[in-house]
Amino acid sequence: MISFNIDNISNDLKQVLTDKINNKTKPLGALGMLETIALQVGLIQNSIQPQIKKPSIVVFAGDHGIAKKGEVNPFPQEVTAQMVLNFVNNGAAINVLCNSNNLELHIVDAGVNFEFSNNLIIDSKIALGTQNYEDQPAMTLAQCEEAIQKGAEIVRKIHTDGCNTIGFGEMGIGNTSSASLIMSSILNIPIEDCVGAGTGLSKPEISKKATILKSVIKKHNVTDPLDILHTYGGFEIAMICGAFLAAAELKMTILVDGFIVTAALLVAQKINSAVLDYCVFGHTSGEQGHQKMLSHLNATPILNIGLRLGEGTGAALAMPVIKASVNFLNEMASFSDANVSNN
Ligand SMILES: O=C(O)c1ccc[n+]([C@@H]2O[C@H](COP(=O)([O-])O)[C@@H](O)[C@H]2O)c1
Ligand SMILES: Cc1cc2nc[nH]c2cc1C
Repeated sequence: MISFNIDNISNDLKQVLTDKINNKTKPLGALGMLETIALQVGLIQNSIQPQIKKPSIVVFAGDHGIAKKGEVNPFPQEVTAQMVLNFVNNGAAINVLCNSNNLELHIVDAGVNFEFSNNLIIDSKIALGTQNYEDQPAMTLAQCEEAIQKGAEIVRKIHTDGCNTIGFGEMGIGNTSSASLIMSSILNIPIEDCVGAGTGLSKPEISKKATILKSVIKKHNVTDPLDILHTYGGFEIAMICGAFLAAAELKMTILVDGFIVTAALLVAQKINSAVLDYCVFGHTSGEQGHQKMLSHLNATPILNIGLRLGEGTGAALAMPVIKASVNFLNEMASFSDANVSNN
């Protein structure tokens, strides 16, 4: 039984925080989104002096049965494992962004089709990739629940080590197909509106992907959130779902990345909608479909700069904006501090 005890954020300090923000030496609202983020983080931490501690990114990697055929994904399945090794060798985009923004990076094997022997990888392997959902559910319900619990455990450990602000990323060849299936089933919108280029399909290839996924939806026709998650799967997506729920339970600020991570959030918010109070959206992905997910969640991401990579890159790039928001709240002079006339 999956259950997380998440409090909605308390609005006790809303007025005090709003007054503090409005009394800074600037025209009302002139720091735009920095102001809304400062308020949100203050409410999350129930503090007028919130702090960002050990900001971290966790990348969950997993393989997808359907990707072995290569019909919905331009890159071969082996790239998932190869990229995981690139992450631990500090060579990927997410490494560069974490290094430039001073973020801790954790790499999790949620279910890659490769046996790693590298102690820099957190071993949470559920299996060597999922089953192909064209034939059977991607994973069993028990595996799905195990993945949710493992994702939650990883976040609890990182929180115990001092982190209060966290972003999730993913790596998994074929996982835009899982995310599209989840999106279509949770939001009850046609699969054609949820399918996109992923890592680089052409227009005709996208149509073929939509046709294949349409028959998958027809075959399973699932509506319960956990059934949707275990049927269309992605061990990394299920783990991220658990990670979201645990991070919200621990009152952490959560940075949401792109299309696949937001699909995991779509499931998490069906399990417990209070998770959304803790989420700041990092960016709008170039993957068609992400914008629709964001609209459904009423979310306005920080960045819209054409990223469509995954790995947590949008979350990592947005982290300095979170830090800047908290810093202005804590460090900027008020009108009275600075003897500046307010109107
Ligand atoms: O985060 C996104 O919005 C995003 C959009 C398109 C592709 N990706 C990444 O690309 C991979 C999945 O693409 P595909 O074409 O194999 O389904 C996976 O490793 C994701 O991290 C990620
Ligand atoms: C090279 C490559 C890097 C990635 N990073 C996230 N998804 C990816 C997919 C590919 C193909």
